[in-house]
Amino acid sequence: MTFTLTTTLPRRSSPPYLPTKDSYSPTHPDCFRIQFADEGEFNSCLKTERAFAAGETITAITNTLPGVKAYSSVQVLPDPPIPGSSQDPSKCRHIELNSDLLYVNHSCDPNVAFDVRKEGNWEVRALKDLPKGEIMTFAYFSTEWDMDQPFTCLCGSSKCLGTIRGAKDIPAEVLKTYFINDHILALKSYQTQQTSASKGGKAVKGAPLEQTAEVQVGA
Ligand SMILES: C[S@@+](CC[C@H](N)C(=O)[O-])C[C@H]1O[C@@H](n2cnc3c(N)ncnc32)[C@H](O)[C@@H]1O
Repeated sequence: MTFTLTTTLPRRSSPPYLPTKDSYSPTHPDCFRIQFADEGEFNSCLKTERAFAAGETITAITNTLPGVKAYSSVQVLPDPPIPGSSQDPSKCRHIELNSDLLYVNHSCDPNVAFDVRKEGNWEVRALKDLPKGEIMTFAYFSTEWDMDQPFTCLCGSSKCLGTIRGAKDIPAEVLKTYFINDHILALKSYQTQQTSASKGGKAVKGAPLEQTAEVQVGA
């Protein structure tokens, strides 16, 4: 699949890894490389350097850095924390990829998964057979609950969800059709519980997450 991004949103802060075309040395030369856009911020992408079979691990996600929520970060734990959960509140909830993986764009019909379910075992996996030279995409809402920088999706897929703000705005039935990480499933389940409790007039222990907004599916 190919598509051209024409977004011109301002970068709010620079991630720790931000190569330029002139000073580029691929971080995973046998697996993928950045295709720098000739013009326009955010128009670059990551392309496979060889074929991968569906289900194959493309790379382990290593060498990451602790981060804060940003256009460049990947969420690895619930944020906000789920009230009453036993998770260590001091743990980092967002990471910086600190590699060429930063350039994997979003698609509503993704061909790779960012699997961050098991700390120490994070990986990028092919969801489809990928030929050499394919643009890699993942569903940003598979890791992000409430994105720092929402954008109008230009993936061009018939499944396109329009503006991507994070999983908080996407109905559970839609999320079910994707690979979604456990921290997002946990947040969605908590949100659903809160929403149905408030509709039924029952008080539920814990601070409410934001309400589910409707999205137009297949628009
Ligand atoms: C981590 S960057 C990905 C690399 C980015 N394309 C670049 O050139 O720096 C994430 C940003 O890329 C853009 N982006 C990624 N996927 C997109 C899509 N499907 N439609 C529109 N913009 C997208 C958005 O601006 C998003 O905030």
